[in-house]
Amino acid sequence: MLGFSRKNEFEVDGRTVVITGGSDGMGRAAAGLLASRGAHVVVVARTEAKLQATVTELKSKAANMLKQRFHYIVADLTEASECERVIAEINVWNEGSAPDVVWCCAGFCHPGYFIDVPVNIQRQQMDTVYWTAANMAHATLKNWLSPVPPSGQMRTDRRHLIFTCSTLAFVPIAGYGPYSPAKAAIRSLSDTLSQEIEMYNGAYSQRHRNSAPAADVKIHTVFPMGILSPGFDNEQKIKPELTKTLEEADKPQTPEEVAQIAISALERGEYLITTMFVGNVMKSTALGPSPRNSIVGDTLMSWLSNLAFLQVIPDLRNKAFNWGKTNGLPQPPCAE
Ligand SMILES: NC(=O)C1=CN([C@@H]2O[C@H](COP(=O)(O)OP(=O)(O)OC[C@H]3O[C@@H](n4cnc5c(N)ncnc54)[C@H](OP(=O)(O)O)[C@@H]3O)[C@@H](O)[C@H]2O)C=CC1
Ligand SMILES: CCCCCCCCCCCCCCCC(=O)[C@@H](N)CO
Repeated sequence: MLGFSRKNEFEVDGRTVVITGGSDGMGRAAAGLLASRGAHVVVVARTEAKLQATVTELKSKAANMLKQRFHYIVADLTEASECERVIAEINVWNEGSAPDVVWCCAGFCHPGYFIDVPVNIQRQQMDTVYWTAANMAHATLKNWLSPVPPSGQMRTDRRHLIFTCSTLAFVPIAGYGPYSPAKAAIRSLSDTLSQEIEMYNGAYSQRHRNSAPAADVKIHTVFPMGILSPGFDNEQKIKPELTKTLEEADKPQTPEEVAQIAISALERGEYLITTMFVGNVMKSTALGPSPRNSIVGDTLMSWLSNLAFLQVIPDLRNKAFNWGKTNGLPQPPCAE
């Protein structure tokens, strides 16, 4: 081969990919792109009609219509038992094999000032944002990491568990109190699992001596900025004006753009993935103890971002203060 080519760390041709929240927005776009790269795709969400439409679309995007298979499962992933069922059904559909990639995209945002949003809705945000991802990760990893005796061990390619977060996990914006904490919790889970998984990967490296998992596993988390999705249209209807002002630096991307950029980063083997420059700055100021994609690049970016944020954080707080000074207290929210 001529020229420089780097190994693709995220080969999906002929492999089975599960996408939660795969019937809309970024999840649906990612499903389409992976279908066009030769993956068998299973989409999971609550509304059957949207899933059916998605599977029809996936068939039209397949790289090889005769070889590739597509499937959907209706499930509310806030229930742990539903995630177990989803994984069990996929193992059967996949002729006894576990899926190779699980990408958690389910979730939506209910913005609003903290005291204006009823506590039960805030709990629901934790359920739809954090628990759909954590439940799915639990069911998936239990399936992937169950020990196989040496006699049953064959070479299996690396498996990937991918979370979808938001740059709001890194930087606070007033009006996202019901949502950002759930995304920050996903980031913490991702960092913890990326360390814990090394124990299993170590056992796998010695698989011919001991019982070990059937494959090596890698964790990744994607941190988009705004995505022009059906979910985004809903949140814009109830979002406080101040929040819209504070997030002016965000230029929302299409689901296809976000999915394409995320997949390219997965192919480069990145761990914490952002989709545009401002997102990278937000990540870099909050990088803390997370594993780096590159030592030099991430370290330089974190120094520069920390300098920028000496100004950004006071500026956001001033804008909030001046908003109150000018406009007084917000109107109470409309009845839901
Ligand atoms: N839109 C944005 O601006 C941003 C979004 N994100 C995150 O990116 C991800 C994708 O967002 P977006 O593209 O807007 O997606 P959408 O809001 O357009 O779609 C959400 C998907 O999740 C599914 N879903 C929601 N709740 C559940 C549930 N309890 N169980 C199973 N499936 C569920 C929906 O289907 P159904 O309703 O039928 O179940 C749908 O397929 C989300 O995690 C979101 O938080 C991050 C940054 C910005
Ligand atoms: C030079 C660097 C300056 C940085 C300034 C900070 C600007 C903050 C932008 C906030 C962007 C929020 C995007 C995520 C939105 C999201 O997750 C919801 N829409 C959920 O659906």
